[in-house]
Amino acid sequence: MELQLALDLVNIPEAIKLVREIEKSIDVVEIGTPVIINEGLRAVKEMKEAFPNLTVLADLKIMDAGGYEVMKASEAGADIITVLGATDDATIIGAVEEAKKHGTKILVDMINVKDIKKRTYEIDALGVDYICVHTGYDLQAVGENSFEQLQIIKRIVKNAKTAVAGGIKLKTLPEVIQAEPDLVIVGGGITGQEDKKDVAAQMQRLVKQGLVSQG
Ligand SMILES: O=C([C@H](O)CO)[C@H](O)[C@H](O)COP(=O)(O)O
Repeated sequence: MELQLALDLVNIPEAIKLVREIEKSIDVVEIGTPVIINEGLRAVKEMKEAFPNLTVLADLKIMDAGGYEVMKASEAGADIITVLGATDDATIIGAVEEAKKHGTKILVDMINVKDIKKRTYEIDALGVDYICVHTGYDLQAVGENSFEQLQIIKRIVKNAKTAVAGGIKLKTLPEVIQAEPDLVIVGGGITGQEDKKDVAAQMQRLVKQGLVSQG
């Protein structure tokens, strides 16, 4: 099980400064969608240059032009790129084919997918690397989370790894870990805390303990 830090509400220097502080406690750093909207793929490039040994995820949330956008993000240095599960299979297939050429990975974000079971079966057959259940900011604001959805996709996937994102905090992390995802994605649960370094270290410890208890 791995821990991904999602950086959404920062600029590039702030992002690099924070990662420098907590690098040892994270496995993957995500350049969030708002950062890419503000700063472009330059944010991915500068993060990868600053931390060549860290896995960098570009949260492009691709909805169309899968091959082209994966090519651009891969060239910028991304190791993992996100595509939306709500899009058509052709976009996901294009993204997977392009990612293979660059040795990069595809994480499919199931945000706002209505029939999670059916779509998980379909997407798991397309050769993607991760399927991620995700409650976005707007539904977090009305009290939703993806913990039940995580259990559903865990029962279905045979090929992809599983991931979970959306409002995960230190307090709710043990419940998430119990469902045994491969990747736990945390943004505000770290970046919004007073002592980010300590919270990230505690989260990493729990994630790795979860891994040990899985055997
Ligand atoms: O993907 C995200 C969101 O849609 C904004 O781009 C976040 O990175 C993801 O939700 C994780 O952040 P938190 O919900 O703050 O943990």
